[in-house]
Amino acid sequence: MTAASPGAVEVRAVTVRSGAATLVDQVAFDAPGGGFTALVGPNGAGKSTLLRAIAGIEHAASGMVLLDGEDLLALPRRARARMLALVEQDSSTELPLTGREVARLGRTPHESIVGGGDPASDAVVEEALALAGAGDFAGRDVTTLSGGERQRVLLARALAQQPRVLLLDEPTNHLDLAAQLDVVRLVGGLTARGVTVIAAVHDLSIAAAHADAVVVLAGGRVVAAGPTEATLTPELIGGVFQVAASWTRNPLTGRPLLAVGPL
Ligand SMILES: Nc1ncnc2c1ncn2[C@@H]1O[C@H](COP(=O)(O)OP(=O)(O)OP(=O)(O)O)[C@@H](O)[C@H]1O
Repeated sequence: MTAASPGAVEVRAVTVRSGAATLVDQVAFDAPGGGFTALVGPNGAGKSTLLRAIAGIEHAASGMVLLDGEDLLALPRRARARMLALVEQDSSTELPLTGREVARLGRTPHESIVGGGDPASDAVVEEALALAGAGDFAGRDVTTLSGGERQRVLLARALAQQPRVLLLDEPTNHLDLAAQLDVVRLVGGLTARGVTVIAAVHDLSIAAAHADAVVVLAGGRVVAAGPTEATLTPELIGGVFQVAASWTRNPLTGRPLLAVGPL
């Protein structure tokens, strides 16, 4: 799995401005195709803004996002939505739609504008709801769902898009412990099927245990990027997050676990 593997995403010098402020500054990194790249950094580092820029929702003042060499930012929205999906943090859904109807919106980029629904899409939607763990409340009005339940419906909508690249902004936010493990397992299943996942992650233990690569952002800039273990050193974490950090092992899984304390 290299940056040049199928599905690799090359982010090239992406800059996002708001008025006089530069929120994302010349950000560049490679996300391996069929891999999980974790975007980490302190609050306000620019993770959400960068994900929105990669998705083409936030206007990038400059830069490119190449998927197999094609610039996604230069594509029409519908064509881009056939390749890439974003699950935002705390997206509010005020429309009185059922979970299933929201998930079905993920099929829109694939369906003919005049032809109406595609029956094959129904199976895709049901599979997406099941994969996201949203099957139990698919019939409920989404405005009545809890934060975690709504998060799963939005994940189902993104899966129904059948994207080659899935962007997740804090996918374990709102989720209870078992549901967090479900999401991690789901990401593993998606990458095994060749989907390239780029996710903003606050839990560095999750990043260390599961991500193939990490990109560390601070102040809108990349301060480190590369293979997870070599990049997420205690020294780097200490400097970026202003904590004392030490890697240990999760006694239950044997995977890396971050211990933190005050400096
Ligand atoms: N529309 C905007 N106008 C001005 N500043 C903004 C705008 N949107 C975001 N910002 C600022 O840009 C910076 C980056 O915000 P962003 O939400 O991308 O950070 P983040 O790394 O995702 O943070 P968190 O971990 O808290 O979710 C923050 O300082 C934020 O206040």
